[in-house]
Amino acid sequence: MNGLPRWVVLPATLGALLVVLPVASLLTRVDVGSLWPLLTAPGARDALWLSLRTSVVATVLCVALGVPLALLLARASFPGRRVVRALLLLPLVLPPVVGGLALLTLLGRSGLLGGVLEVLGMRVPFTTAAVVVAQAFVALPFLVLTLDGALRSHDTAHEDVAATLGARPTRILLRVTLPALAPALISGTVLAFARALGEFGATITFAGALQGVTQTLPLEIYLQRSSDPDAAVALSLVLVVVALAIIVAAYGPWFPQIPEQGAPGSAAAGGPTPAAGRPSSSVGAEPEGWPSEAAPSAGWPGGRPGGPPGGGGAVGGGAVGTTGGGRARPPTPLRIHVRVPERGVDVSVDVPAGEVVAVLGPNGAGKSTLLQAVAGLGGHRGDVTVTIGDRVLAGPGVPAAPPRDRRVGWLGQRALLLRHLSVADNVAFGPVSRGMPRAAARALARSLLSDVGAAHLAGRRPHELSGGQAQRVAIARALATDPDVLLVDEPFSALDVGAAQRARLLLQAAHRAAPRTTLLVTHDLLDVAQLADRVIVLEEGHVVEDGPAGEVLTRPRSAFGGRFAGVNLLAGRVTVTAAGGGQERAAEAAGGSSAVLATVLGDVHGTTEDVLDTDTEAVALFEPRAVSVHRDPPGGSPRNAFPVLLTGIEPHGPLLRMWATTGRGHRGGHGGEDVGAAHPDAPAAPEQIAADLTPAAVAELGAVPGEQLWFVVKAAEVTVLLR
Ligand SMILES: Nc1ncnc2c1ncn2[C@@H]1O[C@H](COP(=O)(O)OP(=O)(O)OP(=O)(O)O)[C@@H](O)[C@H]1O
Repeated sequence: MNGLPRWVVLPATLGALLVVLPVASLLTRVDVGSLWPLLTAPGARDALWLSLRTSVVATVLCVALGVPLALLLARASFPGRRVVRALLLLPLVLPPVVGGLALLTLLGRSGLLGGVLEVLGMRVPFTTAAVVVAQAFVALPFLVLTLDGALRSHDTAHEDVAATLGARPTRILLRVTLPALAPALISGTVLAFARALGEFGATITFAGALQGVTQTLPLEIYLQRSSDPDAAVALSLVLVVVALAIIVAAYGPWFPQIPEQGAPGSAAAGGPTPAAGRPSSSVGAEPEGWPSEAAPSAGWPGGRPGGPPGGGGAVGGGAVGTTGGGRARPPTPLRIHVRVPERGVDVSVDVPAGEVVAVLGPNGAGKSTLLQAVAGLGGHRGDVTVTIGDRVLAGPGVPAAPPRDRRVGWLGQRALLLRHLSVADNVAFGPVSRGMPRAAARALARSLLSDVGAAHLAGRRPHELSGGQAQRVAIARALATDPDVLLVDEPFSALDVGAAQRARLLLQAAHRAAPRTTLLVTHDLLDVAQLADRVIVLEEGHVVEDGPAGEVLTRPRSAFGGRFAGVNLLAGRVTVTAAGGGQERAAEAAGGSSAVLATVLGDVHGTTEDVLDTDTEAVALFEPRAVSVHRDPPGGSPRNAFPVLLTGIEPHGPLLRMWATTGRGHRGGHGGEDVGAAHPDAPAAPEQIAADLTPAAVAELGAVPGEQLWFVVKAAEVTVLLR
């Protein structure tokens, strides 16, 4: 019973019987012997044929008008949209006879439109056309509401990628949106047909019951009911059979079922974004291993030993040399200014041609907003200036170019392959959208797939791929249009470690073969170390750090940069320098001078090679392994002894990492003086610092989170840098 109370069985059974029993009893009344003559009687034949014809035409009308209506309701924003959506429910809740009357008042001889039509020699009521109009009137909401619901629960990520690949809106609608919604479209169409077939009240009111003209099967059954009940039952049986056939067609096992979740290709198909930290085996496993031809270092044209530096060598029929991984065009610089007040984002970045800039920052810092602004996606309002090379794509007085005209490539966390296309057709989608003949696009796709080690997957559907394979295909697809700028948003975060590293090396090889200006949003140190030339750190919508990747990883100057690089970073103001104060022991400074920084932990003593003036902003950096931890205030006069509150202990390689915060209010030290009292100018936010200890040392200390401890670090281990 799956935890359900037993009593639910009784009402559930009664409910099912309420529907099934009347239909079953109808079947018991059918006289099989007289069935055939009754069904083939001229009146019955005409009615059945008329019902089928009018229902098909009404359904076509519903699809032709209902699909655009559902698209507008779900995707466009216009005044009164909710009212229109609510009004569309009317035919569902009104008695059909009222619907028929409403149609008469509009299209009848003296109706609002009927009078005009009469003058033009057209009469609708009591014609076969009236049957179609009545059927469409009651059936349209079924299709619109089914499709509208599906559209609203379907995100637009696939459409966005298709736009960056160069597809125009109509192509996106026909090749991306509608195929993705095929199940809902088929369901809605079948429901609309079923409703049209069973329509009675509006038809008899608006179209009457003229045999062969407007007398559909439901009307025929109704009229026969008093004169020939057996015939009415036999005809009802026909409707029951047709209705059952429709239900089976709509919900039978052959109804298109495209795997969304759980299947290895859920990431490939663009299913829900996998949560961080999910078991690595679920996505990205490479079932058949990394094929030998796919080794990234050898797989990319320019990555091959002796390959041309620009990757101009033709591969796989020569197509790559001009459009794919080996670019014919030189890389282009990118300039961005994005100010979106509603998101608190104000960022300016200049990226020289061919540079890979890693964009780091905590959640909500504005990284995705920056990428969306470059791609022309996101629909946010604000001041956005984007220049790629000498092309101004958006700016003051310049209308924003649509994504398809920007020549940017998008590679996201989800591969977002189009589920109904083969892998090869997915890669060919962009070139075809940009006008390349289909055969040439297929050749290019094959060549690029071979470059990413996925040639053997060309004929598969996305749901037949692992996450890692799908991401390799997505890389090939993103490069197939030879974008000027590549926008990469956490591309490997949904993959297991091995698949992520293979995909990363692939991107690296592609970049080496043909440098391409790239913005790379990531939370992964490996991405920065292996791919990035430069790092910018965003915090609260602003650039707080910008420097060469190596510099940011070793000498970060922002709180996030410090956490990312795995070093302790305390920000503050310089209070004393060896040159300025003269009180510091310069001997501590191996090769540099000493400095004192007022921070949230109190005064921090360190060494510096920068020229620091008193009261300038600076940061103090020290490695977690340079920190020793004590239960009691250390003896002697260590320069940096911080009273802290232990917040957590976690494994860190062979060591254990102890996390602590400032532990404000902790009074201790010798004689009870307020050791480590924060400087008034120090930032107010509590800062996390870490100490790496051996498991034995942690066990000996016996500390648990919530306890107050002392973190001690020698001044010689602390580097002070200008901010
Ligand atoms: N569609 C939206 N409508 C309104 N505000 C949004 C929307 N998307 C994001 N924001 C807000 O804009 C700010 C920047 O968000 P953005 O998604 O760019 O951050 P992010 O750095 O990419 O974060 P994450 O690492 O979590 O993806 C955040 O404050 C966020 O709440």
